[in-house]
Amino acid sequence: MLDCEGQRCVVIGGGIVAERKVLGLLETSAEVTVISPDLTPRLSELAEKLGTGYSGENDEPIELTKQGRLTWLTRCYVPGDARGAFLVYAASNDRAVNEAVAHEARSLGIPVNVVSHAEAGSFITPGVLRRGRLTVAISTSGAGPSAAGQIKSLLEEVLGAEYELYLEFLHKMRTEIKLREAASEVRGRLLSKLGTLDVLNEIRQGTFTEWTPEFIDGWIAANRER
Ligand SMILES: C[C@@]1(CC(=O)O)c2cc3[nH]c(cc4nc(cc5[nH]c(cc(n2)[C@H]1CCC(=O)O)[C@@](C)(CC(=O)O)[C@@H]5CCC(=O)O)C(CC(=O)O)=C4CCC(=O)O)c(CCC(=O)O)c3CC(=O)O
Ligand SMILES: NC(=O)C1=CN([C@@H]2O[C@H](COP(=O)(O)OP(=O)(O)OC[C@H]3O[C@@H](n4cnc5c(N)ncnc54)[C@H](O)[C@@H]3O)[C@@H](O)[C@H]2O)C=CC1
Repeated sequence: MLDCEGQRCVVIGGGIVAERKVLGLLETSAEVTVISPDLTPRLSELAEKLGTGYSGENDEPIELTKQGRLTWLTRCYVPGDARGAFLVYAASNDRAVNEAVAHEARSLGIPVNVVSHAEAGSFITPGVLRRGRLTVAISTSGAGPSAAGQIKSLLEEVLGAEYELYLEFLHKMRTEIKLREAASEVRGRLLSKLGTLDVLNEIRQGTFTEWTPEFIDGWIAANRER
């Protein structure tokens, strides 16, 4: 679970597989640079919305949204493209190019994903299910990428939209408890009790109402002691 916000992630290739990797990265608010002579229509549209499509030396992307940024360098990979990256994706359809990208990234100590032969890289991309602050990553270790997609669909049914609100509640309460309680023993007790509340079911049944500051005070006072 890497925090990619604002981090420069470099994707070599602009085909359908690169598109999938780029979409996943943009959801993490990463700063994505795609290097490819061409792009899929969707990537092309995103490059227009989230950055600049140009072929010059100027490397300055324009910030347009909070949902990550996308810069397109209209050319083939050249050695040196991995320099300074946080993550690298070798997503071209040319095995030898992907191999060279992987070699460069590895020599710089940068994690690299290779879409054509995963074993040449240092990480693989899992299927990802998000519900607000909840992230579930599903991997089959390369045994069946489409099975990872199917398992994700199964989990989408079990882990409904209610988790988003539930985790917002937990986040808020956890922040409050950490702010108010200096004693680690008390804090630990309160945080454990937080996990035993029936809030998730209340959200599902539509009976949950936001806890007011006064209600939070009362709950903390009632649960501070054993
Ligand atoms: C090893 C890995 C490396 C990596 O890319 O990181 C890899 C490799 C390969 N995938 C191939 C094919 C397909 N991959 C998908 C789909 C996904 N592939 C993803 C990940 C991974 N794919 C990594 C392992 C993850 C794991 O298993 O844990 C997912 C989970 C995440 C994502 O890409 O975002 C995403 C589903 C997301 C979702 O549905 O939510 C589909 C289905 C489709 O396109 O609809 C097909 C066609 C059907 C089929 O072949 O099964 C081929 C064969 C190429 C060839 O034909 O030669 C290779 C190459 C090889 O096997 O070496
Ligand atoms: N990991 C995965 O999930 C999957 C991986 N694959 C593998 O991924 C490869 C790519 O698949 P697609 O995106 O469907 O291919 P594609 O043919 O749609 O796209 C390939 C992209 O790479 C670019 N490219 C080629 N040479 C380049 C270079 N020297 N520098 C920069 N960019 C370059 C092309 O211009 C094109 O944009 C396939 O060859 C296959 O081996 C295929 C399916 C799924």
